[in-house]
Amino acid sequence: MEVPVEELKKEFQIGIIGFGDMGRLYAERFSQAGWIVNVCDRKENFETVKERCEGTNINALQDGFEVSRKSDYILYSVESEYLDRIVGMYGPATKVGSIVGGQSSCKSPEIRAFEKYLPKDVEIISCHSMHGPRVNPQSQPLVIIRHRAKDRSFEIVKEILSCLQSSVVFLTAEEHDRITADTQAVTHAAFLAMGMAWRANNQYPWDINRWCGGIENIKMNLSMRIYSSKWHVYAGLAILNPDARKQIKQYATSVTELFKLAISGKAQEFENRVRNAGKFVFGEENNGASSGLLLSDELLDQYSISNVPNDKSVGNSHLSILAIVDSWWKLGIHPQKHMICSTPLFRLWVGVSEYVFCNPDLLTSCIYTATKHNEFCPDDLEFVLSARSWSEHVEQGDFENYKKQFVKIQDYFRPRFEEATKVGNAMIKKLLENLKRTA
Ligand SMILES: NC(=O)C1=CN([C@@H]2O[C@H](COP(=O)(O)OP(=O)(O)OC[C@H]3O[C@@H](n4cnc5c(N)ncnc54)[C@H](OP(=O)(O)O)[C@@H]3O)[C@@H](O)[C@H]2O)C=CC1
Ligand SMILES: O=C(O)C(=O)Cc1ccc(O)cc1
Repeated sequence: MEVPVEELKKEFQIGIIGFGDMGRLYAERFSQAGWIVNVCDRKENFETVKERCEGTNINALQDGFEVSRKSDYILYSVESEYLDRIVGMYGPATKVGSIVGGQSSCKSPEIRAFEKYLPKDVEIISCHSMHGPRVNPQSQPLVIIRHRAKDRSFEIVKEILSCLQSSVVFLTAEEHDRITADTQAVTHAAFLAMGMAWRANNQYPWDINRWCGGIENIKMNLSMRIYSSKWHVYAGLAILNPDARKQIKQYATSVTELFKLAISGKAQEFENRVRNAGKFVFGEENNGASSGLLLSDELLDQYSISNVPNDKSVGNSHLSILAIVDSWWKLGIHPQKHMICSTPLFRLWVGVSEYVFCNPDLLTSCIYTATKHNEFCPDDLEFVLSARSWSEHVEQGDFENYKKQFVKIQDYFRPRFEEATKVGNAMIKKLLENLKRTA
């Protein structure tokens, strides 16, 4: 770089529009690294933003106009659904010759909005941290999208983002959206459907002894993690990403078709389909590229939010897991190949699927429970309905009903979020440490 970084930090200003969970994470990290940081949220929230910036070097500004006029690298960190409108509002005011990017989870609409509203002299370099605000960015994937930028600007943005200590991946917007549809969107669909099915059966899964221990802990913790977060994050990345609709629909179809085979006495067809899917995803002898998670019951048993004693003798059909592997097979996806651009949730989901499919006794027991046991039918039936319902909202681009459904289930589980978050964080930390050791 022509100007030494320490000199650049004295004059180059970073602007963040949207001082929510991710905007705050970025502002704090950049400011701690010595950059000048200007932030704003909606104008009505100015006093709150100012209070939150007290005691820091972060400059609270009134609105996106002020941030856009002053800053040299402006990042939009707002709800994806409103991004087009918000860029339309502040974009034309962007400082001459500056760089603009966004943190939204789906990049094609973001880039389209930038192209539509930004002056032609403004460069575009976007990014996406592949983790939530409660996760340390260190070593987590960070996608950088150089859409329209000079070499110098690209170097500056890489330098700015380097303080996150994330593992950088360079992609185009299209590549990013294809991969995140395979990874994030369909993973969320599965955990959203689990929560919805538990509520529909009026169950808190941690109170029921056939749902304790091992991978049940992962299912509960991750489902609670999603429901304790903001609905718009999940709605945005599913509804706005056209590839995601296809993936989520395939997941709902896989769940439905497997359930129909299971309840209509077609046990052999069910078994063949599940085993073929497993061979495609994990290899003939389960020797496909491993996710490296090496989950074990002993490890997972430590992270329970249940007080009910663990009764391992009761099987579970794990329809949610059989169906994800089936849908990867139907869509020709090898999830292990997406690890460079994966979220912690996705890595755990692949780890859980691998655990079931690469453990012959467990897989046989799932097949047996699904096809020969009636005990799980009511649970699986609700799971089928739930997977279909989420898929329909996404397919119809229906933010309003997505929100209603999400919030209703969120309210049902709310009393357990505090504990589930603590246990879930510890579990994720441990499992990801495991992943690092084996990678
Ligand atoms: N949370 C996550 O796990 C991740 C989220 N992302 C993406 O990051 C983006 C932000 O998400 P997140 O931080 O979680 O969401 P938040 O809801 O916490 O933050 C968004 C903020 O933008 C504010 N906002 C809305 N309109 C304007 C406006 N006109 N001007 C300025 N600010 C405005 C919102 O205010 P108000 O609430 O008052 O409307 C809110 O404070 C989303 O696109 C999301 O997809 C990316 C990676 C991870
Ligand atoms: O790990 C996950 O999938 C999460 O749920 C957190 C998350 C949400 C949105 C993103 O764009 C990135 C990460």
